[in-house]
Amino acid sequence: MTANDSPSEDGTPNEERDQSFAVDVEDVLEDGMLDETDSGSQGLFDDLLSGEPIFENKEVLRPSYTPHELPHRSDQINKMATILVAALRGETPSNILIYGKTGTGKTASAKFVSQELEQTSKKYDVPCEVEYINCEVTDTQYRVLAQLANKFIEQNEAHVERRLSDLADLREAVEEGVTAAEATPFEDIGGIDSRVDELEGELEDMEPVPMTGWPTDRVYKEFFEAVDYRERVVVIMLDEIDKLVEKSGDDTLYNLSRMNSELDNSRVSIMGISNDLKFTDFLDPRVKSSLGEEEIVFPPYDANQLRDILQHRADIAFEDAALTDDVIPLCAAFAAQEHGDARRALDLLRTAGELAERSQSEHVDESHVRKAQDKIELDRVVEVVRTLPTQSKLVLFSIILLEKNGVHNVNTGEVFNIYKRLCEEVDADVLTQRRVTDLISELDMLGIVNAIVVSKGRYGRTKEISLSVPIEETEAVLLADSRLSEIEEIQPFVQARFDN
Ligand SMILES: Nc1ncnc2c1ncn2[C@@H]1O[C@H](COP(=O)(O)OP(=O)(O)OP(=O)(O)O)[C@@H](O)[C@H]1O
Repeated sequence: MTANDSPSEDGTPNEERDQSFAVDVEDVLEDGMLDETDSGSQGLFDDLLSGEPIFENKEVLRPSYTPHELPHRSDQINKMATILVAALRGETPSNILIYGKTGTGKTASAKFVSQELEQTSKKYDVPCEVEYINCEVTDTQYRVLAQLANKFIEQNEAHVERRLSDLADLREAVEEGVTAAEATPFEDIGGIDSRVDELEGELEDMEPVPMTGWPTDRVYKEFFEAVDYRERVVVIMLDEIDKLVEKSGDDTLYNLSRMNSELDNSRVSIMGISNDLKFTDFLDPRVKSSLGEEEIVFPPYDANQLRDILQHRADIAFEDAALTDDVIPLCAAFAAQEHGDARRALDLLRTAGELAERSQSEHVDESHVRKAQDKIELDRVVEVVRTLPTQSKLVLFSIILLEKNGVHNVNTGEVFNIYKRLCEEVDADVLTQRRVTDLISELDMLGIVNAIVVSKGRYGRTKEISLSVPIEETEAVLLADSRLSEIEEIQPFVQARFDN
């Protein structure tokens, strides 16, 4: 018997009981109807619901939300619009490269401009489309071309289906004598029928490209034909374009940037977005000059600008008076210290709100923001440590063991000795001391340890290594790795070395 089948305690038929859940929860709470005896619940959620709500609409603080207003980005947005307006005149817009550090609003601004462009093109009935590709996810030439080909094939199919339905209407009108054949582009009904046959044949040929398996040339050909199927201007937005170049070189960009000379009906323009200012150094000079016809830079936000951005969102996201006055300035100040990242600022504000909600506080205050800052930092560390390769985890664990045993500012030799022992215990290959030194430098770059080179006079130079992350949490993350979990049992042996 499932929970749904079971009879209710007060004998109410299940259907009626289900409907009682459809009642607005707040009304129910106010009327005191949902007490323990009525509902049979033990009040697990009642306490949580009874406090004043903090959020009115939390979704607007999530990264997936596209804001309608983007304060402090009007210069960049206007510049993009000035370039892309060519598409609405049926001309080819210059290619655009957008640069800026993470969280500076590049994607949000580009998406905003694309939406406006597509809407205006519909309004004036000018064929213009924007296709967005995130190259962090779609990172090979094959996948980029296949994804684009399939989008255009889908659009072409929809276009042909609309045409077929129009032709069916026209045929009917001519047949019934409502419209004279001379008033149509066709001589007679036979002309309409042969056009229908032609279009149906084309529709049949429109097959999606598989996501693997074809030679790249064939995928390119399908993509090319799908774009050129009808007259239009296409803007291809390649977000995180540097990831594509890093992973699979500049062939895709080379092919896309030379397409226009071969297209008959359509025109293609590329909009590349990158966090990495230097990625064009790796491009073929022809691709570099074609892609960077126009460049737009998104500078980091300062604390005042972040404050405005947060205020705009907070007005929609939070209940009135849920935030104390210092919350937004503090979130803005923390995020400004971290290279002016709006995503970080919004994360902080949302997390602070969630912490306040969890502690059933009526307001979000400064203490919640500080706790949120610690939590986000810890989450980052946990994620970085969790995804380290096993060898780096072993090196890090060695440093933790040394610190836990009161050995601070350890040197590479000490780390290496413990590391060797751990490798034996977990049956891992032992790397050379030189490789271990490299792994320590990587951990330093990730901000997990701090390694400074100190001179020991005539004994040469060595590294003094200390942990930059909280020891307990980091250890717990390492031990959660199944390969390292055995280490827990051997800790006493390692400890014994220090006790002697
Ligand atoms: N001027 C702004 N006004 C309102 N929200 C903004 C503004 N700039 C950025 N944001 C918000 O900050 C977050 C990050 O922005 P976005 O994704 O556009 O950054 P990005 O520069 O593309 O970063 P990345 O390079 O990491 O992808 C998004 O939630 C976005 O809505």
